Amino acid sequence: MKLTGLTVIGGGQMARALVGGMLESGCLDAEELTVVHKTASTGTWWTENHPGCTTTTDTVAAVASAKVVMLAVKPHIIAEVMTVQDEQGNSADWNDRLIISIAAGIGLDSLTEQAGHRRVVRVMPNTPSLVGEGASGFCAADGVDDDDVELVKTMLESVGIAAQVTDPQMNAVTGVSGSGPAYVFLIIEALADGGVAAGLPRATALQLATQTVLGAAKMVRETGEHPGVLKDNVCSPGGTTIAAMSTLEKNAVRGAMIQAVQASANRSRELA
Ligand SMILES: NC(=O)C1=CN([C@@H]2O[C@H](COP(=O)(O)OP(=O)(O)OC[C@H]3O[C@@H](n4cnc5c(N)ncnc54)[C@H](OP(=O)(O)O)[C@@H]3O)[C@@H](O)[C@H]2O)C=CC1
Ligand SMILES: O=C(O)[C@@H]1CCC=N1
Repeated sequence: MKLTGLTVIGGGQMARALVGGMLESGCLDAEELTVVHKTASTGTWWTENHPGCTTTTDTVAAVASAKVVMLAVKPHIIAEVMTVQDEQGNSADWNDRLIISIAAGIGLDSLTEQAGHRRVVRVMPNTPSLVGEGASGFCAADGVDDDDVELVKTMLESVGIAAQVTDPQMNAVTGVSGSGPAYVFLIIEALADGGVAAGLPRATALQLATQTVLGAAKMVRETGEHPGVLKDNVCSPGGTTIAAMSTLEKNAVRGAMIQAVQASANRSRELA
Protein backbone atom coordinates (compact mmCIF):
# COMPACT_ATOMS: atom_id res chain seq x y z
CA MET A 1 0.00 0.00 0.00
CA LYS A 2 1.37 3.43 -0.94
CA LEU A 3 0.58 6.57 0.97
CA THR A 4 -0.73 9.41 -1.20
CA GLY A 5 -1.55 13.04 -0.51
CA LEU A 6 0.49 13.49 2.67
CA THR A 7 0.97 16.94 4.18
CA VAL A 8 3.43 17.15 7.07
CA ILE A 9 3.20 20.26 9.23
CA GLY A 10 6.63 20.82 10.81
CA GLY A 11 9.78 19.66 9.03
CA GLY A 12 12.09 19.17 12.03
CA GLN A 13 14.09 16.25 13.43
CA MET A 14 11.31 13.70 13.88
CA ALA A 15 9.64 14.49 10.56
CA ARG A 16 13.01 14.13 8.83
CA ALA A 17 13.55 10.72 10.45
CA LEU A 18 10.02 9.32 10.00
CA VAL A 19 9.19 10.72 6.57
CA GLY A 20 12.79 10.19 5.41
CA GLY A 21 12.44 6.51 6.35
CA MET A 22 9.07 6.25 4.61
CA LEU A 23 10.51 7.74 1.42
CA GLU A 24 13.50 5.39 1.62
CA SER A 25 11.21 2.36 2.10
CA GLY A 26 9.14 3.26 -0.98
CA CYS A 27 5.90 3.52 1.03
CA LEU A 28 5.73 7.19 0.01
CA ASP A 29 6.90 9.00 -3.15
CA ALA A 30 8.32 12.52 -2.80
CA GLU A 31 5.74 13.79 -5.33
CA GLU A 32 2.99 12.82 -2.84
CA LEU A 33 4.56 14.83 -0.01
CA THR A 34 4.00 18.45 1.02
CA VAL A 35 5.97 19.85 3.95
CA VAL A 36 4.81 22.99 5.75
CA HIS A 37 7.76 24.84 7.22
CA LYS A 38 8.28 28.12 9.01
CA THR A 39 11.95 28.81 8.40
CA ALA A 40 13.29 29.09 4.83
CA SER A 41 16.30 26.83 5.50
CA THR A 42 13.96 24.03 6.58
CA GLY A 43 12.12 24.21 3.23
CA THR A 44 15.46 24.14 1.43
CA TRP A 45 16.57 21.09 3.41
CA TRP A 46 13.49 19.16 2.24
CA THR A 47 13.74 20.12 -1.44
CA GLU A 48 17.48 19.37 -1.50
CA ASN A 49 17.23 16.06 0.32
CA HIS A 50 13.95 14.83 -1.19
CA PRO A 51 13.64 16.26 -4.70
CA GLY A 52 10.06 16.22 -5.97
CA CYS A 53 8.41 17.11 -2.68
CA THR A 54 6.48 20.37 -2.28
CA THR A 55 7.37 22.86 0.44
CA THR A 56 5.21 25.75 1.57
CA THR A 57 4.53 28.12 4.45
CA ASP A 58 0.79 28.15 3.64
CA THR A 59 -0.71 25.68 6.14
CA VAL A 60 -4.32 26.32 5.04
CA ALA A 61 -3.61 25.48 1.37
CA ALA A 62 -1.44 22.49 2.32
CA VAL A 63 -4.24 21.05 4.45
CA ALA A 64 -6.76 21.69 1.64
CA SER A 65 -4.66 19.63 -0.79
CA ALA A 66 -4.09 16.72 1.61
CA LYS A 67 -5.73 13.36 2.21
CA VAL A 68 -3.59 12.73 5.29
CA VAL A 69 -2.15 15.44 7.54
CA MET A 70 0.71 14.71 9.93
CA LEU A 71 1.20 17.17 12.78
CA ALA A 72 4.94 17.20 13.54
CA VAL A 73 5.34 20.44 15.45
CA LYS A 74 6.20 20.73 19.14
CA PRO A 75 3.31 19.98 21.48
CA HIS A 76 2.80 23.63 22.48
CA ILE A 77 2.49 24.65 18.79
CA ILE A 78 -0.35 22.21 18.00
CA ALA A 79 -3.13 24.61 19.05
CA GLU A 80 -1.60 27.41 16.97
CA VAL A 81 -1.45 25.16 13.90
CA MET A 82 -5.02 23.86 14.32
CA THR A 83 -6.41 27.40 14.47
CA VAL A 84 -4.18 28.92 11.78
CA GLN A 85 -5.68 31.32 9.24
CA ASP A 86 -4.30 32.41 5.86
CA GLU A 87 -3.86 36.04 4.77
CA GLN A 88 -7.49 36.16 3.60
CA GLY A 89 -8.70 34.97 7.02
CA ASN A 90 -9.61 31.43 5.88
CA SER A 91 -9.18 28.68 8.46
CA ALA A 92 -7.79 25.25 7.65
CA ASP A 93 -10.47 22.67 6.80
CA TRP A 94 -9.57 19.56 8.81
CA ASN A 95 -12.69 17.64 7.72
CA ASP A 96 -12.43 14.57 5.45
CA ARG A 97 -8.78 14.18 6.31
CA LEU A 98 -7.02 11.58 8.41
CA ILE A 99 -5.10 13.52 11.06
CA ILE A 100 -1.96 11.90 12.48
CA SER A 101 -0.25 13.66 15.40
CA ILE A 102 3.23 12.70 16.54
CA ALA A 103 3.31 15.33 19.30
CA ALA A 104 4.27 14.03 22.72
CA GLY A 105 1.64 14.33 25.41
CA ILE A 106 -1.29 15.64 23.39
CA GLY A 107 -4.09 13.11 23.87
CA LEU A 108 -6.85 12.04 21.51
CA ASP A 109 -9.54 14.07 23.33
CA SER A 110 -7.65 17.29 22.76
CA LEU A 111 -6.72 16.42 19.16
CA THR A 112 -10.26 15.42 18.14
CA GLU A 113 -11.72 18.51 19.78
CA GLN A 114 -9.30 20.76 17.89
CA ALA A 115 -9.80 18.89 14.60
CA GLY A 116 -13.59 19.05 14.95
CA HIS A 117 -13.89 15.34 14.06
CA ARG A 118 -12.71 11.96 15.37
CA ARG A 119 -10.70 10.61 12.40
CA VAL A 120 -7.51 11.14 14.38
CA VAL A 121 -4.54 8.91 15.19
CA ARG A 122 -1.91 9.67 17.81
CA VAL A 123 1.53 8.22 17.04
CA MET A 124 4.73 8.15 19.08
CA PRO A 125 7.54 7.27 16.66
CA ASN A 126 11.29 7.37 17.26
CA THR A 127 14.27 8.59 15.26
CA PRO A 128 15.67 5.15 14.25
CA SER A 129 12.75 5.20 11.76
CA LEU A 130 15.28 6.95 9.55
CA VAL A 131 17.23 3.70 9.16
CA GLY A 132 14.21 1.37 9.05
CA GLU A 133 14.52 0.33 12.73
CA GLY A 134 11.86 2.54 14.27
CA ALA A 135 9.65 1.54 17.20
CA SER A 136 6.30 3.33 17.24
CA GLY A 137 3.22 3.19 19.41
CA PHE A 138 -0.13 4.45 18.18
CA CYS A 139 -3.74 4.77 19.25
CA ALA A 140 -6.79 5.72 17.23
CA ALA A 141 -9.91 7.73 18.03
CA ASP A 142 -13.31 6.16 17.35
CA GLY A 143 -13.76 7.93 13.99
CA VAL A 144 -10.87 5.95 12.53
CA ASP A 145 -11.93 2.95 10.42
CA ASP A 146 -10.03 -0.28 9.71
CA ASP A 147 -8.64 1.07 6.42
CA ASP A 148 -7.16 4.08 8.22
CA VAL A 149 -5.59 1.82 10.87
CA GLU A 150 -4.11 -0.34 8.10
CA LEU A 151 -2.72 2.78 6.42
CA VAL A 152 -1.08 3.97 9.63
CA LYS A 153 0.33 0.49 10.32
CA THR A 154 1.69 0.25 6.76
CA MET A 155 3.28 3.66 7.17
CA LEU A 156 4.89 2.86 10.54
CA GLU A 157 5.87 -0.72 9.64
CA SER A 158 7.62 0.56 6.52
CA VAL A 159 10.16 2.08 8.94
CA GLY A 160 10.16 -0.48 11.80
CA ILE A 161 7.62 -1.95 14.21
CA ALA A 162 4.29 -0.52 15.39
CA ALA A 163 2.31 -1.39 18.52
CA GLN A 164 -1.32 -0.35 18.98
CA VAL A 165 -1.92 0.77 22.56
CA THR A 166 -4.46 2.82 24.51
CA ASP A 167 -4.32 6.61 24.65
CA PRO A 168 -3.11 6.72 28.31
CA GLN A 169 -0.41 4.13 27.50
CA MET A 170 1.07 6.51 24.91
CA ASN A 171 2.94 8.32 27.71
CA ALA A 172 4.66 5.05 28.65
CA VAL A 173 5.50 4.44 24.97
CA THR A 174 7.10 7.88 24.96
CA GLY A 175 9.17 6.93 28.02
CA VAL A 176 10.40 3.62 26.57
CA SER A 177 10.79 4.03 22.81
CA GLY A 178 10.06 7.68 21.95
CA SER A 179 12.80 9.01 24.21
CA GLY A 180 14.62 5.65 24.36
CA PRO A 181 17.12 6.21 21.53
CA ALA A 182 18.65 9.07 23.53
CA TYR A 183 19.30 6.74 26.51
CA VAL A 184 20.92 4.19 24.21
CA PHE A 185 23.05 6.82 22.46
CA LEU A 186 24.24 7.88 25.91
CA ILE A 187 25.09 4.27 26.77
CA ILE A 188 27.02 3.82 23.50
CA GLU A 189 28.93 7.03 24.15
CA ALA A 190 29.68 5.95 27.72
CA LEU A 191 30.80 2.46 26.63
CA ALA A 192 33.16 4.07 24.14
CA ASP A 193 34.46 6.43 26.85
CA GLY A 194 35.13 3.38 29.01
CA GLY A 195 37.04 1.79 26.14
CA VAL A 196 39.15 4.91 25.76
CA ALA A 197 39.76 4.97 29.52
CA ALA A 198 40.94 1.36 29.29
CA GLY A 199 43.36 2.21 26.47
CA LEU A 200 41.55 1.83 23.12
CA PRO A 201 41.68 4.41 20.32
CA ARG A 202 38.39 6.40 20.24
CA ALA A 203 37.30 5.16 16.82
CA THR A 204 37.86 1.51 17.72
CA ALA A 205 36.07 1.93 21.05
CA LEU A 206 33.05 3.55 19.38
CA GLN A 207 32.89 0.92 16.67
CA LEU A 208 33.00 -1.92 19.23
CA ALA A 209 30.48 -0.22 21.53
CA THR A 210 28.02 0.39 18.69
CA GLN A 211 28.22 -3.16 17.37
CA THR A 212 27.85 -4.54 20.90
CA VAL A 213 24.56 -2.68 21.47
CA LEU A 214 23.30 -3.69 18.01
CA GLY A 215 24.30 -7.32 18.55
CA ALA A 216 22.79 -7.52 22.03
CA ALA A 217 19.48 -6.04 20.80
CA LYS A 218 19.43 -8.47 17.88
CA MET A 219 20.03 -11.42 20.23
CA VAL A 220 17.06 -10.44 22.39
CA ARG A 221 14.86 -10.07 19.32
CA GLU A 222 16.01 -13.16 17.45
CA THR A 223 16.50 -15.74 20.24
CA GLY A 224 13.34 -14.81 22.14
CA GLU A 225 15.30 -15.47 25.35
CA HIS A 226 14.72 -13.33 28.44
CA PRO A 227 17.43 -10.63 28.59
CA GLY A 228 18.34 -11.86 32.09
CA VAL A 229 19.21 -15.31 30.71
CA LEU A 230 21.34 -13.77 27.96
CA LYS A 231 23.07 -11.63 30.58
CA ASP A 232 23.78 -14.69 32.74
CA ASN A 233 25.36 -16.41 29.72
CA VAL A 234 27.96 -13.61 29.46
CA CYS A 235 28.87 -13.80 33.15
CA SER A 236 31.55 -16.50 33.55
CA PRO A 237 31.93 -17.62 37.17
CA GLY A 238 34.56 -15.49 38.89
CA GLY A 239 35.12 -13.67 35.60
CA THR A 240 35.25 -10.15 34.21
CA THR A 241 31.56 -9.55 33.47
CA ILE A 242 30.22 -10.38 36.91
CA ALA A 243 32.78 -7.95 38.32
CA ALA A 244 31.38 -5.29 35.97
CA MET A 245 27.75 -6.23 36.80
CA SER A 246 28.47 -5.75 40.48
CA THR A 247 29.67 -2.22 39.75
CA LEU A 248 26.60 -1.46 37.60
CA GLU A 249 24.26 -2.66 40.35
CA LYS A 250 26.19 -0.68 42.98
CA ASN A 251 25.70 2.41 40.81
CA ALA A 252 21.99 1.61 40.46
CA VAL A 253 22.02 1.62 36.65
CA ARG A 254 18.88 -0.55 36.54
CA GLY A 255 17.01 1.86 38.85
CA ALA A 256 18.31 4.85 36.91
CA MET A 257 16.90 3.42 33.67
CA ILE A 258 13.50 2.70 35.24
CA GLN A 259 13.40 6.22 36.63
CA ALA A 260 14.41 7.68 33.25
CA VAL A 261 11.46 5.97 31.56
CA GLN A 262 9.11 7.18 34.31
CA ALA A 263 10.47 10.74 34.12
CA SER A 264 9.84 10.85 30.36
CA ALA A 265 6.33 9.39 30.75
CA ASN A 266 5.55 11.90 33.52
CA ARG A 267 6.82 14.78 31.39
CA SER A 268 4.66 13.53 28.51
CA ARG A 269 1.62 13.67 30.82
CA GLU A 270 2.59 17.23 31.83
CA LEU A 271 2.80 18.34 28.18
CA ALA A 272 -0.92 17.54 27.81
N1 LIG B 1 12.64 14.20 18.25
C1 LIG B 1 12.15 13.01 18.55
O1 LIG B 1 12.91 12.02 18.72
C2 LIG B 1 10.67 12.82 18.66
C3 LIG B 1 9.79 13.87 18.57
N2 LIG B 1 8.44 13.65 18.65
C4 LIG B 1 7.51 14.77 18.52
O2 LIG B 1 7.70 15.35 17.24
C5 LIG B 1 7.36 16.73 17.31
C6 LIG B 1 8.48 17.53 16.68
O3 LIG B 1 9.64 17.36 17.45
P1 LIG B 1 11.09 17.55 16.85
O4 LIG B 1 11.09 17.12 15.43
O5 LIG B 1 12.02 16.93 17.80
O6 LIG B 1 11.21 19.12 16.95
P2 LIG B 1 11.91 20.15 15.95
O7 LIG B 1 12.05 21.42 16.69
O8 LIG B 1 13.12 19.52 15.33
O9 LIG B 1 10.83 20.33 14.80
C7 LIG B 1 9.68 21.08 14.97
C8 LIG B 1 9.46 21.83 13.69
O10 LIG B 1 8.23 22.55 13.84
C9 LIG B 1 8.30 23.58 12.93
N3 LIG B 1 7.30 24.61 13.20
C10 LIG B 1 7.17 25.40 14.28
N4 LIG B 1 6.07 26.18 14.16
C11 LIG B 1 5.52 25.85 12.96
C12 LIG B 1 4.37 26.30 12.25
N5 LIG B 1 3.57 27.23 12.77
N6 LIG B 1 4.09 25.75 11.04
C13 LIG B 1 4.90 24.82 10.51
N7 LIG B 1 6.00 24.34 11.14
C14 LIG B 1 6.30 24.87 12.34
C15 LIG B 1 9.70 24.12 12.97
O11 LIG B 1 9.89 24.50 11.64
P3 LIG B 1 11.03 25.46 11.05
O12 LIG B 1 12.27 24.63 11.10
O13 LIG B 1 10.53 25.66 9.65
O14 LIG B 1 11.10 26.69 11.88
C16 LIG B 1 10.52 22.89 13.36
O15 LIG B 1 11.31 22.40 12.29
C17 LIG B 1 7.14 17.10 18.76
O16 LIG B 1 5.77 17.24 19.01
C18 LIG B 1 7.71 15.90 19.51
O17 LIG B 1 6.99 15.66 20.71
C19 LIG B 1 7.91 12.40 18.79
C20 LIG B 1 8.74 11.32 18.89
C21 LIG B 1 10.18 11.43 18.90
O1 LIG C 1 11.93 14.90 23.90
C1 LIG C 1 10.78 14.96 23.43
O2 LIG C 1 9.91 15.66 23.98
C2 LIG C 1 10.45 14.17 22.20
C3 LIG C 1 9.31 13.23 22.41
C4 LIG C 1 9.93 11.87 22.50
C5 LIG C 1 11.29 12.08 22.03
N1 LIG C 1 11.55 13.33 21.83
